[in-house]
Parts: sequence; C-alpha cells; structure tokens
Amino acid sequence: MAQIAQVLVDVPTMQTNRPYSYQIPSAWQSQVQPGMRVVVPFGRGKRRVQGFVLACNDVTTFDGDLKAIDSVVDLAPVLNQEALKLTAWLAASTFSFQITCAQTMLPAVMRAKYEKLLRPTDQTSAAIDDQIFHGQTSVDFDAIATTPAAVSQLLRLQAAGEVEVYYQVKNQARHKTVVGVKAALSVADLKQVETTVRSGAAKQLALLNGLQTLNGETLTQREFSQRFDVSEAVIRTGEQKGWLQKTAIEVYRDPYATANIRPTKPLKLNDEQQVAVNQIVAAVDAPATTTFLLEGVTGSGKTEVYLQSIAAALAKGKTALMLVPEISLTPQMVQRVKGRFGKAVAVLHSGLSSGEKYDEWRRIRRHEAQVVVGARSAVFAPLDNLGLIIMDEEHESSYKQDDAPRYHARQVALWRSQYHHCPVVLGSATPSLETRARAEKGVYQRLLLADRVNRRPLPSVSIIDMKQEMQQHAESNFSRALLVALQDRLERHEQSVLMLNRRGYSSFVLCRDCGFVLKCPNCDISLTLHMDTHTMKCHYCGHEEAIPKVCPNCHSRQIRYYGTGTEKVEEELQNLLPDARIIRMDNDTTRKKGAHAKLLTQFGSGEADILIGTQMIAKGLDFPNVTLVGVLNADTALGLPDFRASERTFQLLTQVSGRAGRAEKSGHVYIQTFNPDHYAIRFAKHHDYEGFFKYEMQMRHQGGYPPYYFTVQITASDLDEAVAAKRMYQLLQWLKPRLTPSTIILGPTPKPIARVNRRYYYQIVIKYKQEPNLEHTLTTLLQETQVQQRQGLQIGIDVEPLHFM
Ligand SMILES: Nc1ncnc2c1ncn2[C@@H]1O[C@H](COP(=O)(O)OP(=O)(O)OP(=O)(O)O)[C@@H](O)[C@H]1O
Ligand SMILES: [Zn+2]
Repeated sequence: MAQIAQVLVDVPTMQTNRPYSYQIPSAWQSQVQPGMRVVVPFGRGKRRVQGFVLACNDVTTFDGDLKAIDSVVDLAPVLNQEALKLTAWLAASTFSFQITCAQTMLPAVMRAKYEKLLRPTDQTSAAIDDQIFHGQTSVDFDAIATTPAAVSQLLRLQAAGEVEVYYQVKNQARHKTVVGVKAALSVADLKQVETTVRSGAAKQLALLNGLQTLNGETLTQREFSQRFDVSEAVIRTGEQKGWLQKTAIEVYRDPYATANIRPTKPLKLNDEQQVAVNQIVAAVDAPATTTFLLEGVTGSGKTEVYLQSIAAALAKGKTALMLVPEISLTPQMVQRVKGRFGKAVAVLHSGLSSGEKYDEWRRIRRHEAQVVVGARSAVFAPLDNLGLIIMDEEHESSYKQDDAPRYHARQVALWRSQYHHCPVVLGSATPSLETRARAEKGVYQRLLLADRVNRRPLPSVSIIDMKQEMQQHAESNFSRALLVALQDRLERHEQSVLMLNRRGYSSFVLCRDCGFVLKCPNCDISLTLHMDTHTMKCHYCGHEEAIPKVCPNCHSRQIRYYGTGTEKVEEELQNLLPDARIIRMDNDTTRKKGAHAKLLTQFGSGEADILIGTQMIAKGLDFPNVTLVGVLNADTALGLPDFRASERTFQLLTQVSGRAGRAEKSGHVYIQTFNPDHYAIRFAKHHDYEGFFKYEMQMRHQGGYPPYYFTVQITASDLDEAVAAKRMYQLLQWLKPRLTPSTIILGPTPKPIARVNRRYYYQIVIKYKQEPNLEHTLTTLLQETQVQQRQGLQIGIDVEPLHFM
C-alpha cells in the first residue's frame, strides 16, 4: 500500500489553482495529515515550495514519475477540517486562489520565505570556488547576481555544471524559549546534600531549600532567582554539582503583559439590555444560527450585552469570538474584555509583533484561550466549539479586505455560524444599510437599545454654516460658537473632543502663481504633506519625495501648503486658547507601539482638556468628563464619487457625536459644514437613524444601488492605458451574452483614481438581483484571460465592493 497527498502549492496563479499529487515517503505514512504544511519539489529544476496537504489517499500503485514530498513542516495540522472547508468556500466566493485563502487564515510568519541559493557541484573549479564560494557550501544568488555581466556569467557556469541554483524554503515561525530550572534530585537527596554544605554558604543553602519546594515543577531561571533570592552564578554552581537541571521552556510573548487591567464584574442590566441578552443567550443555548442586529444608540451599553452573552457561552463550555474594527485603535475595548475574562482572552490585531500574533494564535489552537478579540482577520481565529460570534460596529468598512482575497469579515462570520451552529450578533448605533434592510425583512432578528443607559439624553447638536462664518470672520478652522463653547468647558474643567475629518481630504502643495499641484509620478493623485518626516508622500503607492521650496513648474517661490493637517489645527487652537492642554491623535502621533493607548489613558485621567484627532477618535471612546464634541469639517467626504458617501458621513457624525455627555453631565455637539442642508447632516443633527435609513433607502432604490442590487466590480489594469481600455471593452462584449438580460453592466470607465503605481485602471460594475450564471461566468473569465494575464494584464474581481475609488 502506498499513499498520495493532494497538495496546494504556494504558487498563486490561475494554472496552479488546484491540488497536485505527491508521494508520501513510506517513513511518514502515518504522520502526514490534511492541514499540515509540507515542502515539495515543484516545476523544473531544483525549485522547492511550501504547500498545504488537502487530503491523503491510499493507492495500490502510482505512476513512477510522481514526485515525493521533501519534508514535513508541522507535527500537527495547522488548518483543521473547518479551515480547509472555509478555504475552499472563500476561494470560490471571492474568486481568489486557494493558496492565498489558506495563507490568509494563518499568522503571517507561518508563510514560507524563499531563498534563491547557489552551491558548488562536483565540477566546480578551484578558480570559481575562490571567486564565488570561498569554501562555503552555499551563497545567496541575489547577492552575487547584481550586474548583467554577473548574471550571464552565472548562467554560463550553470550550463557548464560548475554551479547549481536551488531554492530553499525557510520557515520563519519561531517560538520563544527561556532558561528553566528544575530539581535534579529527590527532596530526600537534596536534604542529604544540605547536611554536607557548610553553614557559611548561605546562598547554596537557599538554593537547596528552594529546590526542595519545587514539587517537580519547572520555573524560569528569572522567576527562580527572584523567588529564592539566589544569583545566576549560584544556580550555575548548583547545575555543576548536579543538584538541578536547566531546561528550555517555552514562553508566550504576551502583548498585554505589562498592561494594567482592572478586573470587572457584570453590571446590573437595564430592561432593554436584559431583553437583548436573554434572546442571545437563548440562541446560544438552543443552539441556533440566528443572526441578530443589536441596534443601540451611542452609549446604550452594547458592550455589556456582548460581555454577558460571552459569559453565557463560556458557561456552556463553548468559545466566543468578538470582532472589533482596527482594534489597535480601540484599546478601551480590549481592556473591557480582558477585565471581564482575564487570561481566557487572546487578542489578535495588526498592532502586535509577528511573534506575539503567532503566540496568541497558538494559545487559541491549544484551547488555552476561549475568548478572542480581534480585528478583521481574527474572524479566522482557530477556535473550536464556537458558541457565539460578535461583530461590533458592523458597518465599519475596515471589515472588508482591500486585497485578495477580498472578503468581508461579516460573510465569514455567517459561514462559521452555520458550521458551528451558533448565533451571530451584529452591533452598531448606525448599521450598514444592507444589514438594517435584512433586519427589516426578518432575515436578521433586530434587538433595539433605544435609550442610553440610565436614560441619559443624547447630546444636542448645533450645525454651523461655515460659508456664513467665512464671510463674517477671517479664515479660521474654528467658528465663533465652537470657540466660545471650548472656552466654557475649560472654565468648567470639562473635556472636549475635536475631530478633523480626513476622509477624502489631504494637505497638498499648490503654487499660487501658476496653480501647479505636486502630484505622484506613479499615480493620479496629489502628494500629501507629512510634517513628521518632512516629506511629500503618495498614499497609494508609497512614493516619497522632498518638500519643494520653489515651484517645479514656474520656479516661483509662492508655493504654499493647502488643506489643514491636525498639526496645523492644533497650533491654531493653542494660539487661540493658550492655557488649554491639548492631546493630538493622528497617524503621526500614534505610530509607535502603544502610543495610542497611552494618549487615551492620559486623556482619560484628565491630563488634557482637549483631544484633537482624525476619525480614529470617533469610535468607542467612553470618557465620562467629555461634554463637548466639535467636528471641524463634516462634509469633506460628501463630494466623493461613491454612492455610500452620505451613509459614511452620517455614520461618522453620529458616532463622533456619541462621545459627548455619556455620564451625568449632558453633552453638546457642534458640526461645522459647508453643506448645512445636506440630508446626511440634517439627520445626524437629530440622531435620527431611522429617518436616515428610510430616506437613503429611497435614494438607493431610485439609483438602483445596494441593498436593492448586488454588485460586483471588475477591474483591468495595465501599464499601457490603451491595452487596459481595449481589454475592458472586449471583456464587456464577452460578458453580456453570458449574463441574464435583467442584469445591468455599467461601464467600462476609468476608475475615479485612474492611475495607481504606474498602472491604468478601468472598471465595470455588474448590478444584479439574481444572477445564476455569475459564479460560473466569472470563474471562466479568469481562466480564459490566463494568457493575457501572463502578458501583464491584471484582472481584479471584487464582490460587493465597498469603495468605488
Ligand atoms: N446596565 C448598566 N448599568 C450601568 N452602567 C452601564 C450599564 N451598561 C453599560 N453601562 C455603562 O455605560 C457606558 C456606555 O456603554 P458602552 O460603551 O457599552 O456603550 P455602546 O453602546 O457601546 O456605545 P458606543 O456605540 O457609543 O460605543 C459604559 O461606561 C458602561 O460601563
Ligand atoms: Zn503614488
């Protein structure tokens, strides 16, 4: 009997998007299992790639040419049965490569790195050995092939058999170990030894005493030396005398090891919260795959509903997953969950180091953590026996991944809920239209928290027309009314939060003489000024250059910054209110690890009067002393060419307004805008989500947009604009006859930002209510354009895109 493994190889192309068969060498026959990583030879030459075993089959014979697995990376599967099924579903539903989907489910360090190496052969001459290898067994190919001449020499040597090129797969994932100490003798023997040590050797006696209390336990050397007050030198002596043994013990890199987290107890719920918790817990207990929409105004105590529902799942011996948007931006939430569930909580987000992520992932895998809090990709956390999934701020667009696989965490959460037969709770004060419409139809079950806890009122909101303000006063970022309100809060020792909306907005450089705007050489977008690095940066491709002192176009010195950065606003405010203590939060001040949490703690403990920042301060903050919120520019995103512009503006304004007046003192909000009559702003003024929902649904109905239609965006890009455009027109002709007549195809059009990283982008949007041919057609499309794709054309498919830029 022989065994064959079906292996998904780490070569993300359309041709290789299927499993390949490999022999399992007889020595490993009982060891290799589906979900393990292996290294296999692939293609011609000495190429080695990593792959995932999808299945193992027994066969009586196999084709003699079948290549064999080179090595096995894991001792146990890293993708379990659920993850393997999810991989297949994710690949099909997002039109991505299976290998990319498999990798997406694991911490990034578990991806293989490849090294291209050069090694000598039997025929290597002494001269070449001297020139290239210097007696080493291998050298880095790229370090030597630096010039065209060097490359052609290497090719010649390779043809002559003097050198060999091969690829090495490097596993990057490492766990961390520290020195551990454990007794090498029994307690009786240690006591015996003690009698032989002279009484002056106090430290050695302390060591022997300490060892006797260990009870077979291993302590880290540091812990041991602290607990028994003996130095490392004394421990070494003990080792030499054979009293103790040093071992390597694995330790987890804990991102919150030094965080000071206060334990909390469940609060007594109000009636609305109690109803919500009862319904959710009933679904956990049943268990049922109900999807709930927990719609609760800002400050209504949604978090407490989540926590008590999680507690119910844990009490049943199940696990729970809680998703939050870009968690590194909401340290308060981590504290709340850790405060309630302590060590049972694992945290996964982009702010962790790769080692920390790897360790948190393994703690979950080993069932050492039963609750996971994390951002988008935490939806793949390897929790077994899932009893509840929560998605806080479900309307947030950061739940959708921009690169392949372009999945939405909500879809994955719903899939896992079916797999584990458990409920999902989607929570928000401003649900996405899609979710709210599904609740309207009864697909999701709506739970309402209409009031703030203890019936505190929502803050009152004043709209300030900045057109009038500009006519009456000199140019300033602060209206009279807002400034007076800020002063008033200073006198009353209350705090204020100011938001500068950065969406669709940037500070750029413009020449006052010729109107020249500094643009990215690779993209269709102006460069953004960054004062921290004193450079101009492109936010799309990362291009960076010096700030010009004279206009590159007309050489005038009248070149100026436009737009307002948070830094400039802070400066202006400090001039207007010299006594105010201000904390600024934006990408620049929060880049360092932990800086975000630190600034928030400072603000929370009253070390500042005013917190000024970008969108990152709009969500989740819960500070009782904040009684004033100001939005400096409400409408910068309203003009964006995207049908969700109003929805996003309404959501942002409602969220940020919700930061005010959350405790005893009531709150007030000032919204500065150039579009005071826009419906998104009018509904936000009255905290009227229902009104906004109804109005916006009408707009979507008229325009034929989601949630009335489903959408798929297809983009084609090429270095040559004409090629991209031509391919898109061909694609349109190809698509039309394959889709049902009721399906609408918009475009082709250049994308609103038509050039990114030197490539030209064209798009079409497919809108449909029911399209049975869609999956088949798009899969065929990817297969049929394989040849063109190898020639440089890139096709992207985005199911339910959230951005049309
Ligand atoms: N039953 C309760 N009794 C007393 N206080 C409560 C209760 N439930 C919640 N709270 C408190 O009310 C405040 C607001 O709750 P929370 O932050 O969960 O609101 P939220 O609904 O998540 O709001 P947002 O959407 O604005 O983030 C918190 O300080 C919380 O501790
Ligand atoms: Zn660019």
